[in-house]
Amino acid sequence: MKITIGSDHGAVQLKEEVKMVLKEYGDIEVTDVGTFGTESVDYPDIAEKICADVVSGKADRGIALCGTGIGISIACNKVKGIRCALCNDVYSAKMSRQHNNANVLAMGGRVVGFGPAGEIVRAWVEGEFEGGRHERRVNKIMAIEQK
Ligand SMILES: O=C[C@H](O)[C@H](O)[C@H](O)COP(=O)(O)O
Repeated sequence: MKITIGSDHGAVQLKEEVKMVLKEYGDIEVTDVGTFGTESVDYPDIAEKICADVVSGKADRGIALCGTGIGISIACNKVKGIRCALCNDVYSAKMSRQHNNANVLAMGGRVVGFGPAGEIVRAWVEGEFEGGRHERRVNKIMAIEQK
């Protein structure tokens, strides 16, 4: 699996923790689109880079981080083809894959601790879309983009 990850200055440390968790799998190719320091940056710019990789197929999925996860998830969900789920708990992360086929995971570096974040990432990486009635609903979500 290929995952593009990015954060604003509010989640740079969390980004490094998440990358370590992804590395444990051994077969996940990670692209980090920044930011790489503590200097203030604007999360919509990071969201665009992550989502460009996902919609182009360069990445299978994306992980988007900011201080709360809220701003970057809002920005990601403006991009056609993106279903970004803000998950600061394991259950939501699991459901975002099983029911919503979320292709981008968002978390907040000022909200979630490193330990729980690792569990959230594992649940999301390993979660599989169930299809069935959920496919019908996801298709309806995507149809909204065409209106
Ligand atoms: O939803 C937005 C994110 O939480 C940002 O990380 C946050 O707004 C950045 O705030 P500041 O510029 O005060 O660090």
